[in-house]
Amino acid sequence: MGKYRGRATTVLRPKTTQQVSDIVRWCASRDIPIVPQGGNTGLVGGSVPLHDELVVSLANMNTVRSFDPVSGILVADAGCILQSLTDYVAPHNHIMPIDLGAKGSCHIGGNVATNAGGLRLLRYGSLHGSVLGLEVVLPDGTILDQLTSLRKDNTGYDLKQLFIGAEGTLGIITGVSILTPPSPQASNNVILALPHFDNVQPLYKTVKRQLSEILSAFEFIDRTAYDLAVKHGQGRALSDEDVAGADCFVLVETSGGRREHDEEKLTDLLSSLLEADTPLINTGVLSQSPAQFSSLWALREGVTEAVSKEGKAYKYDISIPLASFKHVVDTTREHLRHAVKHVLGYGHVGDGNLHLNIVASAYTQEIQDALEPFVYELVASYRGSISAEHGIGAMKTHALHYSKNDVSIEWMKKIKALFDPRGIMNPGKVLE
Ligand SMILES: O=C(O)CC[C@@H](O)C(=O)O
Ligand SMILES: [Zn+2]
Repeated sequence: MGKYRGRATTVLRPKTTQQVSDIVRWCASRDIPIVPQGGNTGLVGGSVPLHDELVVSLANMNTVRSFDPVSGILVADAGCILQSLTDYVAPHNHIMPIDLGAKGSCHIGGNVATNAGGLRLLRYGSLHGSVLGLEVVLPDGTILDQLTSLRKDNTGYDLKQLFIGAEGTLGIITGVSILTPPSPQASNNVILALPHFDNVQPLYKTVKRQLSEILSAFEFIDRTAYDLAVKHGQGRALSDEDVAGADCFVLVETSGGRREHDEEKLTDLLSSLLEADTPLINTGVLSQSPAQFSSLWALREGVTEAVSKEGKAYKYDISIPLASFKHVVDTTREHLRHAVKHVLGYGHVGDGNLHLNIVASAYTQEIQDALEPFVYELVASYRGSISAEHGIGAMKTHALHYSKNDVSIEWMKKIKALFDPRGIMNPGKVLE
């Protein structure tokens, strides 16, 4: 995003946990601050040095340590790229419980450190559930070995949970034990064009009722996001005629056990939606081939890149009630009418997570001041979250209080001080 630039002169790329430990111990004895770095695909500046920190990249720790095809438990070095792990477990008929647009370069350690959400959360839940064990180098260099593969372990405080989403502020994750679900036998998807946003909520209810356990994703893109994804992407999903009159789109994915059964369910869903007295959708296109399945996903996953080609993006990643998505996008748009190029909304409707992006030709203080605290106050009015899945990084430390009360922040600070009394681990991230 080009928002942060530090003055770091050195990047170290250790190959073993022991080397990470030696580096951290050496830094701790000299009060040298460290930025742990994964695939560098974060959107809040969490892996970027702000000053002259030492960057410790996990890129050379990229070996799968073990995989048990019966339990589906994978143990991998933190620097393994998510896509390579997906490819590794695929021949065993397993998939990773997490999927996101950045899969080709993000690291599993970074995914865990940021508690990344992504496209499969609706089906498989968050990493707080899928991660069974972690190996972490603590800020004094001690190796905390919690790399167990137990489904059940009720032996007091579950320390590993503290590192999931800590964004490298409590230590460096070096190994991950994760539960991989069996691959669905069949996956299908359909894109639906809706005349009004108001229809998204009843549509979600209908889709959940009709598809029940085979529903695996319910993703939303508004008209602006769709147009940008088509403009910068590989082709269009719908004809111009289908798109005319559409206010927004929903991508529904099913992952079930029997192809014909799932296809029949999707076809029935589509017909019942189109034949209703007051249809919730204008039209829908069911993917007919693996290539079309991928291109529908590419459209949704391509929004972020399309946005970056349009200009500089001010990004908000918020959790709010689904019913308020439209209001938040519209009020922000009205609030900024003359100052920016685009205001768009997209995201993981099924998880109540809206990505609100404001695109302008440059980052300016004027736009920043118009957006903040405006957006955060709006989010707080719903008791929402100012970061649903991207984390706090360097970008949102000043806004943490909109989602966390004083007592919570005080305890977060105490935890940070306990693990990292010298403040050398990813300073300036998460907490100010
Ligand atoms: O760029 C964004 O704001 C969202 C990125 C990602 O979380 C997505 O869902 O596409
Ligand atoms: Zn997202």
